[in-house]
Amino acid sequence: TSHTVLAKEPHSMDSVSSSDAICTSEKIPASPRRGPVSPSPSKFSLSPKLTRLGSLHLTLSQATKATGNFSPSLQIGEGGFGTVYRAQLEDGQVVAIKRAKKELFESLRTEFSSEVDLLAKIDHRSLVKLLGYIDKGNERLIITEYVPNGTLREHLDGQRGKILDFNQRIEIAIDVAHGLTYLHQYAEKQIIHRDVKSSNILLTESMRAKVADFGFARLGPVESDQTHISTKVKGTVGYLDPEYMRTYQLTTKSDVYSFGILLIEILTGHRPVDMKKTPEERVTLRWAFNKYNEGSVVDLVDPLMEEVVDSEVLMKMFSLAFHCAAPIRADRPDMKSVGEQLWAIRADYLKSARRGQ
Ligand SMILES: Nc1ncnc2c1ncn2[C@@H]1O[C@H](COP(=O)(O)OP(=O)(O)OP(=O)(O)O)[C@@H](O)[C@H]1O
Repeated sequence: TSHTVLAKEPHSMDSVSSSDAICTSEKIPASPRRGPVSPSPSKFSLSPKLTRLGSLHLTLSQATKATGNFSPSLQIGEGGFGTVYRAQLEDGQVVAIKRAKKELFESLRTEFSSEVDLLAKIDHRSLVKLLGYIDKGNERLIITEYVPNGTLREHLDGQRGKILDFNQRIEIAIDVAHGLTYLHQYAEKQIIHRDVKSSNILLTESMRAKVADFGFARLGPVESDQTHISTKVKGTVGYLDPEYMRTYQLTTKSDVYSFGILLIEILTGHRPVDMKKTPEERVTLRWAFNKYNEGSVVDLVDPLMEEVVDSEVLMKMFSLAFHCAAPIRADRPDMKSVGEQLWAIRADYLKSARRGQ
C-alpha cells in the first residue's frame, strides 16, 4: 500500500537491508503494529498548552459541524495515521482537518503530537501552515491550511488535468527546496522532515508547491558538537537515505537524499520503485543513473511532457539530483545550495527556451 511506512528499531536484530527495502513495494509495518512507541526524550511531548496552539480557535463541536460530522463526502485523503477532510468554517474559510485513527490512537500519540508541535513553529509559504489543534476526549484533530490542487503525484499521474510543463516542474522543485531550507536552517530549531515524497507535496491553484505531513518530523541535533541524532528509521521505501538505514544516524542530509529521489521523479514521472516496470527500469535511481552515464538523458524525460527540453539543462538537473542522492551523506549538497543551483538551472532553461522560439 502507499501508506505503510518503514520503521526499524535501532540495533534490532531483524534488520532489513537496503536491497530488501528496494525490492519491495510494500513497506515494513510501522511502529504502531510493533507495540507501543516509547517516547524518546528528544521528541516533543504533548502538553496541555497545545490545545491553544495555532491562530484558529475551534471547539470540537465546531470542527465536527464543519466536516459534516466527518462525512465521507468531505474526505479528501487517507494517510497511515489519519483521515483528512475538507471543512468549511462558519466564516466561510476552507481548511483541512486531519483526524487521528482511533485504532492506532495510543501509538499515534507521539506521531500526532510531533506533527502539531513542529507545525506550530513554522511559517513559510512552501510549508503547509498549522491553524489549530484539538485534543479532547478520544479525538485528536489537526487543522491546517487547505491546499486545493491535489498532490504532486496526482499531477504526475495525469489525474489532475493538464500535464505539468518543464517550468512548472522546476518551480515546484524550487519551492520544495526553499521549504526544506527553512526547516533545516532558519526554523527556530532545526527540523528534519523525514518523509519527503511526491504524495506529501501539495499544489496550489497557481501550481506552487507546499510540503505537508510533518508526522515523522524530528528535531535535529541540539548540542553544537552533535552531528546527527540516532533514531528509528522512518520514511517511505524508495526515498529513504541508505546511510540512515544502515547507521540509524539521522541528519538533514537524509531529506536531501529524498529530495534527490523526488527530483528524478519530477523529471521522469516514474515512481522511485515500480515493480510493474521492466527489471532495468524498476529502481528509478539506478535506471536514470545508467541512462545518464550512457549519454541518453533525453530518454529519461517524462513522456507525458511533450516539450523538448535542452539536453544541457536536463544534464544539469539530473546531475544535481544524483548529487543529492549520493550514497554517502558527506557527498550531498545542503538544501540551500540545491535551491540556488535550481534557480541557476531555471535561468539557463528560460534562456534556451527563448532561443528555441
Ligand atoms: N492541507 C491539505 N490540503 C489539502 N489536501 C490535503 C491536505 N493534507 C492532506 N491532504 C490530502 O490528504 C491525503 C492524505 O494525507 P496524509 O498526510 O494523511 O497522508 P499521506 O501523506 O498520503 O500518507 P502517510 O501519512 O501515510 O505517509 C493527501 O495525499 C492529500 O491528498
